[in-house]
Amino acid sequence: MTAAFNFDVTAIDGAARTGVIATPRGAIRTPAFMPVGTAGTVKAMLPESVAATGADILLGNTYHLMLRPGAERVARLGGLHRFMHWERPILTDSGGFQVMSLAGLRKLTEHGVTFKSHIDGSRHELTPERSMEIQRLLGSDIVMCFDECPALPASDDEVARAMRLSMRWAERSRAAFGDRPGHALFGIMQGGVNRELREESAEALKAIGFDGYAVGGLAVGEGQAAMFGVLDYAPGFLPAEKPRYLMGVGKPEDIVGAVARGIDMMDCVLPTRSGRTGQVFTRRGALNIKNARHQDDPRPIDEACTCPACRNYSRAYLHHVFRAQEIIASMLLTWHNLHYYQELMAGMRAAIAEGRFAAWQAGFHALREEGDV
Ligand SMILES: CNc1nc2c(CC[C@H]3O[C@@H](OC)[C@H](OC)[C@@H]3O)c3nc(N)[nH]c(=O)c3cc2[nH]1
Ligand SMILES: [Zn+2]
Repeated sequence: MTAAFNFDVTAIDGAARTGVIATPRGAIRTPAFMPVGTAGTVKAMLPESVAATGADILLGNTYHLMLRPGAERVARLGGLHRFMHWERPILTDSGGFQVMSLAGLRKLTEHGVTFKSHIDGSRHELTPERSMEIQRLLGSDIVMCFDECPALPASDDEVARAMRLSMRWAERSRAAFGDRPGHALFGIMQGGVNRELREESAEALKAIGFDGYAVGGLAVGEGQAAMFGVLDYAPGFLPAEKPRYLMGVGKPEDIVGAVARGIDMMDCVLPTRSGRTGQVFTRRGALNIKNARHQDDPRPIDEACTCPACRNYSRAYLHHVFRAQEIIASMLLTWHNLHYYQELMAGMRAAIAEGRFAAWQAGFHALREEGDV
């Protein structure tokens, strides 16, 4: 395995950039959308199908995998890539976010977090050191620092407390990660919607030094305007030559706005989760296939889409199998949504490379304003 892990920005258009992250398990074309495979599977998709949509990297989760099947068990079985049959890059989140949103009976101290599993009530502890150990056992290529993402609404004092704790945990994450050629450790910027706290967090992370930098603490209910307000300045606080990863985003229009503000990587459960609820994304906006208006519609979801759902099935059929709660509905709608998200990223990468991102962005919004989904 080569020791390479580097980011090459190949073109810049305004604040938007396009490039390639080289890793021993393959290249990641940026701006990149990363499908979420929380428990070792991108729900309703075979790994080969995820690759066919154009995804270069997917996400796993420390919190879920430590609880079930257990990080040591995955390591004994050859690591997460082998376990889930995905040989391309994997990024794993560090668990902090899920503990605060999923686990019961949590106790947070300077040392870390103890909690009860939401699956079987067993007691667990996560610290920066244990999170690094779990992500090493899983074998992920990009490891996230253990952080605390405060729930909103939160006072500036609460946001400052959580950010400063997270910066001390970033230091401990860096120390525990050690020197692992071919593997990357990303720091996570916190600070809510407070510019001074965001700058303090960025300075702290840069002083420690990471292979990439995430903008955390967003997409937690602040709304798009507030998120874009932070993204108008926060990416600029981070090193321009390293990847910038916006966690948990988002709707197509959020993704376009984030790329326009200098973000290189994103992840979100929306395309997979909403596919299972019947919501599908098209160039003209979203529609829900369970709506009766689709019952007799012989057209595909999107005439311009080349995914298996759009090539071979009508809206009427997808409406039928969704209403009948057939498993194929989740498969086809998820595949379409992931394909649409990857087409969106490919369109932006090409537009940035050719210096026409502003025109591409205007076209993206114009089609959605026309509507007629
Ligand atoms: C949705 N909005 C949002 N997600 C966020 C996540 C990932 C959630 C993680 O949960 C799983 O999705 C359910 C994904 O895990 C594969 C994702 O990485 C975050 N993770 C960390 N460590 N720090 C943050 O500040 C943070 C902020 C978020 N905002
Ligand atoms: Zn399609």
